[in-house]
Amino acid sequence: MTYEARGMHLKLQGLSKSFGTKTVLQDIDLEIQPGEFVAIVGRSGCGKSTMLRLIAGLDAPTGGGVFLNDQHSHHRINPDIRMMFQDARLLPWQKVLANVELGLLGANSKVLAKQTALHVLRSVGLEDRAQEWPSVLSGGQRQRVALARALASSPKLLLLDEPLGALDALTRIEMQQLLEQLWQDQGFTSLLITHDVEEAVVLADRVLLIENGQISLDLEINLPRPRVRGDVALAQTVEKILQRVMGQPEREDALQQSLSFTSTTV
Ligand SMILES: Nc1ncnc2c1ncn2[C@@H]1O[C@H](COP(=O)(O)OP(=O)(O)OP(=O)(O)O)[C@@H](O)[C@H]1O
Repeated sequence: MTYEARGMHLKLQGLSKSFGTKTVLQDIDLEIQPGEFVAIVGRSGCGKSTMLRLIAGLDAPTGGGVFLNDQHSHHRINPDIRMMFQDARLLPWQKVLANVELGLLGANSKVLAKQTALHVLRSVGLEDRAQEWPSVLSGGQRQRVALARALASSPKLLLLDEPLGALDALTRIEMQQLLEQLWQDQGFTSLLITHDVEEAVVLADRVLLIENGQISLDLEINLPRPRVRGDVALAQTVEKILQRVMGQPEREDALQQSLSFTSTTV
């Protein structure tokens, strides 16, 4: 099969990872289509970051493999994959523009790299901050710069390890909207780890739950976009996933019961 789409096709086949005698991921099979947005939820320590690190080639599995556009990754770093973390990880001694240009290391033309970095900074609404130091930016602005750096090279797969976790609620919603818009414009495949089940349901085409080293739930989210918080169907979906995470049986009167959860975060 050939993949013309902007997004990367991802397949995990029998993927396992143990640290010593501790098995974190066991025999995971998963297929993600080019351009899909998939969210991963699960309790702390269930293996979400481990899974992302294996996909990124930052760590080697103890069993099985990762296939990117049908090619075995052989645990190598792939330039078409970019990753974002909870902290922006900007270089404090480089200005904003130079930080974004880091995402283009190896570009043939410095002039073109600068133009591209400015363009992508514009797409995250920070073109006017290009010549400032990261230290004068807010946490949300720093994450925008990190997003710009990640997207500067037009990746085919974006791995997001709880990138919005440290932001205040309003900034978080703005970043979710920005992420969704850039994903729709650029068509990359997205894999997002989040502890916020509502965030997962608002953004993703599919939500995966990891439990006991395996994918215990793979739920397609068939809600029209843009999704509205407070929408009944959305709240019911959030509730359904929360109950699974909490290990409770699903209830018919899901919406009423959702009031019993004061937070959508696990
Ligand atoms: N390099 C390592 N050496 C030993 N154990 C590790 C290593 N990396 C991760 N682990 C263990 O693997 C398990 C899964 O860790 P991982 O970071 O993938 O969980 P997580 O689901 O991302 O957690 P959180 O939501 O808290 O970030 C944990 O028990 C962790 O201690």
